[in-house]
Amino acid sequence: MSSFEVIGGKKLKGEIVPQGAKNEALQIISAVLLTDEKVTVRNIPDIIDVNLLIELLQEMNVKVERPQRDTCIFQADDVNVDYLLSETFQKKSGRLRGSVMLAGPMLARFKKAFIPKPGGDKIGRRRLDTHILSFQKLGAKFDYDTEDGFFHLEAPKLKGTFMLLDEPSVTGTANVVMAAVLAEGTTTIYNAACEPYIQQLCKMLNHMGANISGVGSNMLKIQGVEKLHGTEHHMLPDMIEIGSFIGLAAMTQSDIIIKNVNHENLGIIPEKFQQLGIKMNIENDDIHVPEQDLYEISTYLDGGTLTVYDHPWPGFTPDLLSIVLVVATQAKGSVLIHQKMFESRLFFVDKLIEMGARIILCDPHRAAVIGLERKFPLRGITMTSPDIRAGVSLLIAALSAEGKSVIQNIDQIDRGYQYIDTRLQQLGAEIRRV
Ligand SMILES: CC(=O)N[C@H]1[C@@H](OP(=O)(O)OP(=O)(O)OC[C@H]2O[C@@H](n3ccc(=O)[nH]c3=O)[C@H](O)[C@@H]2O)O[C@H](CO)[C@@H](O)[C@@H]1O
Ligand SMILES: C=C(OP(=O)(O)O)C(=O)O
Repeated sequence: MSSFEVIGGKKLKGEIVPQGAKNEALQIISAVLLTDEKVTVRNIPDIIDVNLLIELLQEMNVKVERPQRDTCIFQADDVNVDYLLSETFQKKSGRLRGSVMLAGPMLARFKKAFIPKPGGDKIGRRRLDTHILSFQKLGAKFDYDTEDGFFHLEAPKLKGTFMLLDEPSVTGTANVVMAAVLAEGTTTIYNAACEPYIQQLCKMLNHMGANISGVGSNMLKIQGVEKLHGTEHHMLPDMIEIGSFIGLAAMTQSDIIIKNVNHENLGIIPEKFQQLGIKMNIENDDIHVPEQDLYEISTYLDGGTLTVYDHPWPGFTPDLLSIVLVVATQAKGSVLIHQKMFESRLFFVDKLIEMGARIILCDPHRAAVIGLERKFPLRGITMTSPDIRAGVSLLIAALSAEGKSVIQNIDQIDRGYQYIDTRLQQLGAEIRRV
């Protein structure tokens, strides 16, 4: 498995264009199964997880043309449903979380679906209850086979109903929406996830002939239709990549312009980085992070220590907490990072501590960071990337550190960041894939 070799301590300069959004792509590409007509998807990121999902569709007999690297034309007019029971599907889909979202469209269009234990980051328990129980409310029957580890779902007919989700699961909401668009009657989903990627999915489905209202809120109303048709869809820039680049710029004292960020869909993300004291200018639709000697973490109005915690949209995404944490290590001031959703996502801090950061891991969910105020640089070390976002956080730490670092297991980073080494080289970074 490849590694990144990084010589840190260099200031970077230049422009960087964010890739299309990974987590939007996984929803949108699953949705192409809902019609037998052609669906053109643009701004697709060239990353392991998305390419694997496209490969799964191809193996299900979906026709895929790729006229450009970031554009695919899908046509699901001859789907092999039984492929989903094969060992290859079980193995491959176990490598990414997004494969779980094939179930909603399969149930809606082909009346059955099989969900093997999905993959994705090993960042804590990742239950599927919201998905399965919501399908059940629409009339699907399920069976969990302890031998093959598959959920087997069947629904001769899906019927709309009211449902209150037990949590606003992102992939869970996407899955139920995709099942409900072809169900009979009206489905109301309350406590739905409402982040921009779900909004994008709903907009695309409406363009295909679906009837979804309440888009952007936590109450979606879906009037089922008989058939969906083809469409064209353009994906948003990846907000997690944008947040990662803001953090990278601040930590390495660089001057970076992040192009075409689609600011109106970033929610609270820029503000959270500003609370760390990071200056940024919004210029047209770009974010310019200027070189800054020191950034100072703000306190609450009463002088209390800042806490940065995750919360479903429009709260702060859990996927950027590792980045906030690493950036705080060189700030002036202190911050408590509280990762509420996942219980195994903060363990990577032991590597940062080894590099010289001052962090107290209070428990699996909370870490207190005491900023070094740039009095001491981090030291380069050899480390392994445990998950996608921790991996990029370690990469940012390595780029700011004195000396050489080696980051192993970089497949974790390649799962979600397109050509990250060459794009960073263009900003002046010393990074090599070995
Ligand atoms: C492919 C994809 O799109 N993956 C994203 C998706 O995963 P995914 O859809 O798997 O995540 P879910 O939204 O289902 O929930 C993530 C975890 O948070 C817990 N939870 C969720 C909501 C809540 O209010 N309280 C709570 O504790 C859940 O129990 C679960 O353990 O959403 C996550 C949460 O934004 C992101 O980290 C993932 O990058
Ligand atoms: C947790 C993430 O991805 P996945 O859900 O695909 O594991 C992520 O994108 O940060």
